[in-house]
Amino acid sequence: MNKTIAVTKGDGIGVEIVDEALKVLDRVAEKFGHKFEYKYALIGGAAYDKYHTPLPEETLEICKSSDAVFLGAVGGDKWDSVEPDLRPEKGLLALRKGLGLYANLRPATIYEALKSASPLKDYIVEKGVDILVVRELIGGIYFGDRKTYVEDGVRTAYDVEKYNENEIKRISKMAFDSAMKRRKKVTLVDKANVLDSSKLWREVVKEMSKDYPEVELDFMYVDNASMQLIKNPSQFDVILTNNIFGDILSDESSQITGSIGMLPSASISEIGIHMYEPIHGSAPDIAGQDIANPLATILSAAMMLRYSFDLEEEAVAIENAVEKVLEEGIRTIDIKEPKGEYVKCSEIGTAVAERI
Ligand SMILES: NC(=O)C1=CN([C@@H]2O[C@H](COP(=O)(O)OP(=O)(O)OC[C@H]3O[C@@H](n4cnc5c(N)ncnc54)[C@H](O)[C@@H]3O)[C@@H](O)[C@H]2O)C=CC1
Ligand SMILES: CC(C)CC(=O)C(=O)O
Ligand SMILES: [Mg+2]
Repeated sequence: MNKTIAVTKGDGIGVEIVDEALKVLDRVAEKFGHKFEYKYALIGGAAYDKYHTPLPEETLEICKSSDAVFLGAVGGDKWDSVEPDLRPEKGLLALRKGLGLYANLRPATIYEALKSASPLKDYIVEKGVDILVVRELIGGIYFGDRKTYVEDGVRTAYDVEKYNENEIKRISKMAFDSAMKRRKKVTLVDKANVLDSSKLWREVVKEMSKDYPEVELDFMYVDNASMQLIKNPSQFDVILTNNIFGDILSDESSQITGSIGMLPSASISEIGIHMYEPIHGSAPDIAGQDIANPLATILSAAMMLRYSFDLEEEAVAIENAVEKVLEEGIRTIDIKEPKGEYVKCSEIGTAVAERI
């Protein structure tokens, strides 16, 4: 199979972790007889430094003319004082919008070999953690009207959370369809005791649930959900939620599994060009040291093979190789035993590639 992949490494550890995922993809191509052509494009701070914009037109074009997009992460302290609309993160938001990436699927599963890396007590972890966060990605407060201004001599700012029923239906369908292939439970996480937008989510999701009689639907306020995730994570199957709550709760879920460096994601596009990226950011605090955990990014490559190219056997080969590496006790610093050894980002990437 011949496929073109737009590769946007971004900033910070983005560069290091994407290189490891490409190493693994190259091995898959060699072993299974595929050809993956990488088209590199700048995004985020790296693009701002060169073109004074975090999403150059050329990058969007390269992404739109590829079969899938593979992204590292954007951002960093270096660009903190850049004007708001040119910040690296705006490049990522614009790319998500530009590709119509409405659904961000963030699976959080705990590996047997990593149970001791979870900060939760053994009796909680023993019950298992297998959650799919289905996060709406191109609406809500990250894209709503916003303004910073002076009102009556007082500095003031607002950001608007706005959704229409079609946006809610589209992401809910993804959640229900996903649940049908899993344990058939959807938990809508919202703040319907306060927000009108959440009330609309509840109404629309309830209506949608009539088409899925086999799926159990329940509702949880986001403050409670953030507590329940720690207290009893095994109660969750699919968490359906808006852009901002999904962003926050998926970082929280990642920690249950041992590290944010373990969680991949797929962003599903309305125009068919899906994007894959780890759920974490550019980690400026550890960038350039070859110590980041590339497994979330490598697992995102597996999601790309599954969702974009329908290469199930190849996706499983990557997932099995990651599991094998963990079972053999090969660890990056974020998931190592307290007094255990650890390897570099590039070493664990090679170890995964060698086990395919
Ligand atoms: N998708 C994206 O491109 C995202 C970008 N960001 C941006 O990244 C920058 C840093 O943001 P933070 O809030 O610090 O979040 P972050 O996710 O980059 O880092 C949070 C903490 O997790 C650690 N960490 C993250 N990924 C890791 C990995 N693969 N291996 C080991 N440790 C890892 C970091 O060292 C840090 O201590 C900001 O500019 C932010 O806007 C944040 C989240 C997502
Ligand atoms: C950097 C933001 C644009 C989003 C974010 O934190 C995320 O998608 O995880
Ligand atoms: Mg985030």
